[in-house]
Amino acid sequence: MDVVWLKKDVRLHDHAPLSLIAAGGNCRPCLILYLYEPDQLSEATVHGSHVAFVNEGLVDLDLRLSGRGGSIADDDIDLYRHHQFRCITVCHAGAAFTFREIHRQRPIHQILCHMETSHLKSFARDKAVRRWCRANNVPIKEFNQTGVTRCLSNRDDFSANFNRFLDRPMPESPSSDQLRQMRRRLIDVGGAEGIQLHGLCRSPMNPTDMQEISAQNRHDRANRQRGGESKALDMFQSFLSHRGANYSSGISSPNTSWTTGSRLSPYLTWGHMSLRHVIVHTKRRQEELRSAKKVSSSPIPWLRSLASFQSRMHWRSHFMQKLESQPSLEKEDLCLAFSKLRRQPHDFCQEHYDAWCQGLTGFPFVDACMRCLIDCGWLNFRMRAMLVSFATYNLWLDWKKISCHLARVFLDYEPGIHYPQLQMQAGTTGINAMRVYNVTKQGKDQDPSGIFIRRYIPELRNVPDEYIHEPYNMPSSMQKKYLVTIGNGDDKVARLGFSNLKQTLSGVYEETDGNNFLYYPSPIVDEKLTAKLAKDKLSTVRKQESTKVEADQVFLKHGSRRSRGEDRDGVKPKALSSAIKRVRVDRGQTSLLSSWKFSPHEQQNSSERNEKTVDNGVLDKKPTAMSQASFRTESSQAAMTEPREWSCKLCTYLNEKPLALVCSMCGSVRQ
Ligand SMILES: Cc1cc2nc3c(=O)[nH]c(=O)nc-3n(C[C@H](O)[C@H](O)[C@H](O)COP(=O)(O)OP(=O)(O)OC[C@H]3O[C@@H](n4cnc5c(N)ncnc54)[C@H](O)[C@@H]3O)c2cc1C
Repeated sequence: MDVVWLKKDVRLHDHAPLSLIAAGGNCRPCLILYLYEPDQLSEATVHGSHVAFVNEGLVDLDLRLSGRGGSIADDDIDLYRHHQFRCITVCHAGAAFTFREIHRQRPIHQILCHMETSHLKSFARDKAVRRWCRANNVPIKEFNQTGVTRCLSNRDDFSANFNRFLDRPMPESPSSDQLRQMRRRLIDVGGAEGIQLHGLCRSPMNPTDMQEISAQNRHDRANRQRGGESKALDMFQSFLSHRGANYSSGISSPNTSWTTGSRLSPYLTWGHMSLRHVIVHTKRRQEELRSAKKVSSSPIPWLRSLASFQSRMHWRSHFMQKLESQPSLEKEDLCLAFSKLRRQPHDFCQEHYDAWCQGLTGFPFVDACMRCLIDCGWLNFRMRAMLVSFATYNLWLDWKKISCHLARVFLDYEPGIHYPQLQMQAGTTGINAMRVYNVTKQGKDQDPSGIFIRRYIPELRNVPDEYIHEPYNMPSSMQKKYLVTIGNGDDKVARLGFSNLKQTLSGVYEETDGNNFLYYPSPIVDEKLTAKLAKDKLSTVRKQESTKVEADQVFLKHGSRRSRGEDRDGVKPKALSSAIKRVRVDRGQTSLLSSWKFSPHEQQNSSERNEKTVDNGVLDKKPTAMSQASFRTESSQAAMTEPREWSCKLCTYLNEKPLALVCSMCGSVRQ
């Protein structure tokens, strides 16, 4: 029997494992398996909204596989809840455990799935499954769906590998005839004659029944996007046909980005849509517009917008590659020189953290952004960056302390983007410019008349425009007139106690005498002062020689190799100038040399070559050809002595036979 193991790839299009099974030349029985894995669900980053979104994807795919596909109405909650799975076998059980159970009852011929770049627990789970497969002689074939390269030894190769991934034809979606044939080969699970599996779910499991998720995180978000491949395709279609025209000009403001942004992120995260599908179809649309441009000049904003959108799609894999190459960055600073910052005994303030998490900091724009996330699970890039900047600079909170809360409120939580972005915004990568947002100015720029603020902070609804960004400046006579109380140092809220704040997100408070009043807190910190203090602390570390040495190594391992235009790390190259200048003046390049492990003779030669490179004014800290060759020889020697898996350069399949000379997936010669 063949098993297709669905993970973050619940869709029919661009799905190599499903296409292979449906094409089914071998006519073996098959099983399409999805698991609610207790060990993965117990991660502190999991939220009920994630599970509910995945469930919608499962229902949609099951309907498609059973030939009854089509868009489901958003409010058809009953269908999502009570759908009976026909084609997908869903179990609430661990992965290795379930494969063992299946194999015991009916031998597995092969497992087909997609590669995953995710948090450390999923990495551990994948290793356990691979170990089980090896021990039981069950081949597991992992297909690439993100363009990320496993075991990438040199960051310079990332782009070429990624382009090769994009150039490969997408697998054909199964035809209705193939699906019909496949349905006949699906094995019976749970029936009198079929195999019996622990934790079998006939219908989607309600997140509120998942004991692994902590009780306060099991609920759903009322206004989140609906999941499923059909919804994803509709969303993408509306972006390419009309919403995307003003993408470039509209994505910075939270008022416009909801419409002009693609809002594909949750679909890409949970695999209801593939990255390659988006890139390929956007390219087609760009070609169409370019042809139209020959007859009229109108498509210019469209072309600019789609070029910018395409580059973000590439950033996605660029960032995910960082986590793939260094899984520890989920837990550790990318540049270890920053590891003592924000981790001194009195750095963490619980009250600040609680106020930030609940949108009660007294900074209206910050609070509106957080409450928007709590309400619908989505926010545009700039506002996410601003929330992190406020937490890590103004409130001096450690990025590790805020990461789980953000992961839970992001419906599109993708570890490969999340951790590198968090660290970049918190200033702990060593290779990115320090970015401290002035949150009041951001509010005035992006939401001048306070539309977004009023939407999410009902207590400020009546406040006039001139005070909407700084309500604490309102004289008390005006507060009375507009029926709102703005906190002062002696806060009523403080008297009510922080636990009460949780129940008062609507802004309505009840006093002991029974009177209701609208209340909004005063700012919990002095914005300018805290920003200055934070910048000073960070600059001190940045200026140290040892930090520069470490930062060089981070750049070599993870930095974008782009030299023109906007950098993929989200900053203009100018912002990287300190790192680049450093490369120019660091004539000895001792830091780099140590990482390339030269012999003394090579070291001397290479220093000479590097000096020449500096004189030639080459910007990037690229290792010389010889150093690379030396490094490669060393790594391949290491690979020979220490058996390990290797990734095919052509198809990216992860080969398990360490000494194999050809790829067992595509048959190409190992490079
Ligand atoms: C602190 C922080 C954490 C973030 N965490 C996540 C996360 O967990 N998951 C996530 O998908 N995005 C994350 N982002 C990136 C970005 O904010 C979202 O991808 C974007 O807001 C999603 O909206 P969209 O689909 O309309 O994006 P669009 O602007 O339409 O972009 C299209 C796609 O490109 C990718 N993309 C866009 N911007 C970036 C970026 N800066 N880096 C990498 N990929 C990008 C996303 O897959 C996105 O769906 C984070 C940003 C920050 C600052």
